[in-house]
Amino acid sequence: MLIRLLTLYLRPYARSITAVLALQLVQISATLYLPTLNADVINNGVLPGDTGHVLRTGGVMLVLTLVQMVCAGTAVYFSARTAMALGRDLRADVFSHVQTFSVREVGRFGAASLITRTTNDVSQIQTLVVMVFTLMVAAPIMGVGSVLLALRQDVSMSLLLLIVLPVLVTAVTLIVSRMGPLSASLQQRVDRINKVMREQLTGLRVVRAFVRDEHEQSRFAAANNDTLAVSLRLGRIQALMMPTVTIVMEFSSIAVLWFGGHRVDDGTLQPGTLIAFLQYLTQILQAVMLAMLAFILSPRARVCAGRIQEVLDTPSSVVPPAVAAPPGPSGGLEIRYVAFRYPGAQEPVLHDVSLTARPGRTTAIVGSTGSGKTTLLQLVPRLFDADEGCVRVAGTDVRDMDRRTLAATVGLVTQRPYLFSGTIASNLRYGNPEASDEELWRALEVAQARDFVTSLPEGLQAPVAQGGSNVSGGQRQRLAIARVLVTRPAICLFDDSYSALDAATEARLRRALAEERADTTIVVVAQRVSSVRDADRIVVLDEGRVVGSGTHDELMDDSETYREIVLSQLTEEEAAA
Ligand SMILES: Nc1ncnc2c1ncn2[C@@H]1O[C@H](COP(=O)(O)OP(=O)(O)OP(=O)(O)O)[C@@H](O)[C@H]1O
Repeated sequence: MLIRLLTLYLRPYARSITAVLALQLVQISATLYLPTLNADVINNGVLPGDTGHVLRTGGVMLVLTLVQMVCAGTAVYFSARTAMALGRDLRADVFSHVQTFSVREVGRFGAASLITRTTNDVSQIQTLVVMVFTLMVAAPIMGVGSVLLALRQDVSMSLLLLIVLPVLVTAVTLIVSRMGPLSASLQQRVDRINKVMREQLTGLRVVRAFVRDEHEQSRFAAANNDTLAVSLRLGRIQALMMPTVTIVMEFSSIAVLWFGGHRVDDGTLQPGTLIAFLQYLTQILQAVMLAMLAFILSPRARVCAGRIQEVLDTPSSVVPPAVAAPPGPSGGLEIRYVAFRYPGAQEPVLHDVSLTARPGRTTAIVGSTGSGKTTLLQLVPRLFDADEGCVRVAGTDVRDMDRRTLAATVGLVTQRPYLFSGTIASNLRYGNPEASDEELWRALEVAQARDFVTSLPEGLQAPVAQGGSNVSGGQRQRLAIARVLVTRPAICLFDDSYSALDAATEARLRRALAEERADTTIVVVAQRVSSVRDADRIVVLDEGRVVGSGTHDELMDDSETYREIVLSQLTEEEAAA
């Protein structure tokens, strides 16, 4: 998974990568050649007392060291740039793919996990990329080169490598193989911390109102400590790496000095050759160590790549049509035999639901809590797709409509409207950036929000905090209604959108809406009977089924469920009035 992701995302940076590889090659060649020159200085300069040879070769060594430094620095610069660019591309792709998700996919991953995957997981891969460029490429070349050059210095002493290398590789493999599962578990713990944090910040007012600060703190501490425990377990295994390599390195050096020392004594090995051999041995073990550093990071990056790829490979359950059909001339809404079940739920929440809402008419949907009203409305702009049956907008199945056309035709004011950080104007123009100030004021007037906005010193430019947290619930609802009206949709869906308005404001709003949007299809979900009794048609939902349909008077006669709802809010006289 990691390789697949890296191959795909590094392709555009082939030039930078080639530069990094070339620079690494020069740097490593210099590193590899230096011990040979060192042996030469000792054997042919220092021992015979040839100062000229020492100065000449020493000069070459100095130049090589400078080249090595410049190349290493430049390679790190290019590696870091490439890794940053890769991170940006990955984040952009994950973000734009998540944008295509329906509520179903977002629910499957969870918002917190999607945020971790777009940020923390991408950073892990970036870090690995820098490591791969600076260490993983250099390490094998340096390792193999050092082995060859060590062999060239002295074959019999090189036999020692036959013992040292297998020991080292086995130890490293054992350690790294235990890190994989722990890394996966660590990323899940990071997800959990984000989830708890997000939930607590969103529900801050509830936490304060119920004085549950301590409970929330302990919930966060549990998630935090859990992450710490996994990090420590991972850290303990990682910590084994360095001592293992150091012990092997020290024992090998002692062995080289022991055997080499005897051979220098015998006169079968020159002191310079022994020092060069020791340097190559150190370089070989350093190469293994460098590769290991990358290995330490790779299990976590592998897990992160898997998590990112999982998001990228998940198709949206709301598929755009191959060829979009144009909306028909009629602006109405038809829902036919629709059934829907939430993912993972045992039972469907909608069964065989049909209704028709005509242009210029108001259709109301009523029903007890949890009867499926919101779910039904969400099928119209395709926040979900129905499992059975179809939803037609202006005569065309919504699944055959282009996303933009559908969005321009259907305006949904959600039950809990969300405002973005910015200004009132930027929020109102969210669906129609071209709208003039005049159009904004008109929409505000219909939504009964004109007075409130006028009273603000900055008017349309008044700031709105994230989520609309600096306006009241009723003001937020009215701004959300105005935002939909600015797009002038043929079908307006109001999901319990009047709940925070007082009865007089609601009546004014409904009147203004009827006048302003005389040819619009209006569908209203409401809990208050007063909000629906004047509707042209009222559809009664009960446990996801249509159990009645008609005007208020017809339903009072025909529908037991409707009568129960009405009489729970009004007296017999009020209901009949
Ligand atoms: N995302 C979801 N995943 C699983 N089940 C859900 C989800 N959203 C809603 N439900 C369930 O579907 C049923 C219908 O919910 P829905 O929100 O459509 O009801 P409603 O009639 O709009 O209720 P209310 O009047 O309280 O807003 C409920 O039983 C609810 O628990």
